[in-house]
Amino acid sequence: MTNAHEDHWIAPVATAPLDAGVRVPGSKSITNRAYVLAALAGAPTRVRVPLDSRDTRLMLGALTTLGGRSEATTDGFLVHPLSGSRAEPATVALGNAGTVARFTPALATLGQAPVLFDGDEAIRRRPIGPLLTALRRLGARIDDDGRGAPPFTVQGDAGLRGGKVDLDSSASSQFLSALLLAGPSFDQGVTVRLVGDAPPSEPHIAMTLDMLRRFGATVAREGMEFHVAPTKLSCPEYVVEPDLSTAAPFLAAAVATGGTVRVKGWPKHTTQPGDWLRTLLPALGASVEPDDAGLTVTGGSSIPGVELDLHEVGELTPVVAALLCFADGPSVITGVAHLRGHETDRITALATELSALGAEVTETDDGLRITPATLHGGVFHTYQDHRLVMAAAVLGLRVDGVRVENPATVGKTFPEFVETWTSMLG
Ligand SMILES: O=C(O)C1=C[C@@H](OP(=O)(O)O)[C@@H](O)[C@H](O)C1
Ligand SMILES: C=C(OP(=O)(O)O)C(=O)O
Repeated sequence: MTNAHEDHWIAPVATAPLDAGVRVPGSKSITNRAYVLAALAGAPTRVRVPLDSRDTRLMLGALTTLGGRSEATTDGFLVHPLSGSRAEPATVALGNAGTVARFTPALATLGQAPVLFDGDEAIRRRPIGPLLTALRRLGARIDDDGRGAPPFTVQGDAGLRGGKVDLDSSASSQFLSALLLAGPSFDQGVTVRLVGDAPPSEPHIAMTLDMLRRFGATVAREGMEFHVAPTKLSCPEYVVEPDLSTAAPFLAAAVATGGTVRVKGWPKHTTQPGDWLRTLLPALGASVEPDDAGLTVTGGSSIPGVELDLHEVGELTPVVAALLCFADGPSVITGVAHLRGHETDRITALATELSALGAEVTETDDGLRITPATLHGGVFHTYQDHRLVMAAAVLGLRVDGVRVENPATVGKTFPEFVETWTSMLG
């Protein structure tokens, strides 16, 4: 195991219906928003039980590069505000983290020197053009090669004037979230009018607005227009919820095996897209019971084929697609064309890998058609995509010999995934 890319993990088969409780780590989306908002606040924020993974380390690293500072505490980090006096040219490492690539460029305008943004080969294919255009209209000076993807350089200007801007956020909701999260630090705040097709991932937009409010910002939404007033943010303590999208493969395991899985600490109220599993899983024959301890899912005797528009919850697609390979009949997933610009082109990757193991899966422009068939073992390529490791694990529950390539790539959001999965299976 000297080279993680040559490494394979044989996903374990469930020999009986599961009966397990699991705890998943903190939400990536909440953790990285909390860090950004803390960096823009007027006083330090104690971020409690955050996710500790590649993407969140990249975010803390980016904020340090941009003039911030964080100290480990017993259960997280104390995140200090950015100092506006950063004067040396610097490079922000993006890895393949969409949240770091989209949320931090606006913060680079607060310093006095240029910042280069670059990362993995994969992030150089992920869209960011409409966000860079909007930031330029709000006063930023940004140099790029015109491809609308990293690398690019933001010139330090000691802040942005802000104001009104049109934005096409149809390729990623993160463009809109980026402008709203940074909005309180702009001289005039920001008013964003969405143009073009509706953005995906509506729950992540709601998460952005909710967290801005918790940090004391004044935000308003009227249809497709959003306003954030200039404010000095403040939130002495922020407790991060468990990641409900990371919980998805564990709940899918209950459904796939006709067993029971309890996810501890499921929040009663949340903006996370993973909460939609409480609606989806009953449609797949499962029973879902929330209680004070969390959420319990028990799979039914069979899984019906379904038609699903996953536009609002696109990041759940890999795990849901894997689960639907065990359905009684064909399924169709629509509304997720934007997944072609995720960690990898997830539509093509899922069609290729699920088909390679025997399912009949075809791509459409904006989704997948899945016709279940008898599956067999083989290599499941993961394209440096954490959620493909999770999808492969779900398949492996009922298929002998699923060899998951590069399982360590799951460390983007859950470094202990393989251990937690294995112990769930007893
Ligand atoms: O804002 C966020 O934290 C996220 C928004 C979504 O991005 P897209 O809107 O690009 O799908 C989601 O898929 C991603 O995992 C996290
Ligand atoms: C799309 C995802 O990640 P990112 O934050 O890199 O966009 C994801 O986690 O499914």
